[in-house]
Amino acid sequence: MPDNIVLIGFMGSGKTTAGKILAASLGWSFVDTDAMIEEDAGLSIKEIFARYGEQYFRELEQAAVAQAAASRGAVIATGGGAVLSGDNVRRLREGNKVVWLQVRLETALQRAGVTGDRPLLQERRREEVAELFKRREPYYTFADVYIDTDGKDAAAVAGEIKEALKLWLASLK
Ligand SMILES: Nc1ncnc2c1ncn2[C@@H]1O[C@H](COP(=O)(O)OP(=O)(O)OP(=O)(O)O)[C@@H](O)[C@H]1O
Ligand SMILES: O=C(O)C1=C[C@@H](O)[C@@H](O)[C@H](O)C1
Ligand SMILES: [Mg+2]
Repeated sequence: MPDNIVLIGFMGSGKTTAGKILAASLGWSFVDTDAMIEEDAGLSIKEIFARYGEQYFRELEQAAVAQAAASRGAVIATGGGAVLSGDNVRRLREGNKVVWLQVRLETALQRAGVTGDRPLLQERRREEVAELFKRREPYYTFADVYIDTDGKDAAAVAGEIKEALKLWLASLK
């Protein structure tokens, strides 16, 4: 059994930030599919989208998810769109606990919109981003646990995840 904690959710929901804190507090390793892709390609996500397009990025993401899902006892932060692929969802669910970090669109944009390193949020009208946010929502609902992150800092979110998975974590020992 892989026994990983997999974090899913929209850009800016805090998967990377809360995931690192959670992994440190459990003494587990931390894996981030976006970081794996950047490392393997030697390019930033922004550069991959600009040079090769989203479809190529999704292929790299599929390989990164397969590699991450082969971990054991890790916290896995996924990219916001990793759940669009049925193959990815199957791999991420298998033997793991999946946690959806929920966020309101306004909060997500405040957190993630300004840095310029998320191509799907850049040079897009507000209505288009709102449409993407709405379109994405159903893809996250397969999670085992839902955590609302609005108004909570990343450490509080990590604490809530641990609390929600308390019995499952105890069963691993
Ligand atoms: N709970 C939180 N409260 C306030 N700010 C947060 C919180 N979680 C993350 N942030 C901040 O929001 C920004 C985006 O967070 P993060 O990169 O963790 O999101 P993500 O879900 O991993 O996004 P992506 O899907 O693009 O990888 C960062 O600057 C981070 O410091
Ligand atoms: O939601 C998305 O489709 C994305 C989220 C980010 O984590 C990156 O994986 C990339 O910017 C695409
Ligand atoms: Mg991230």
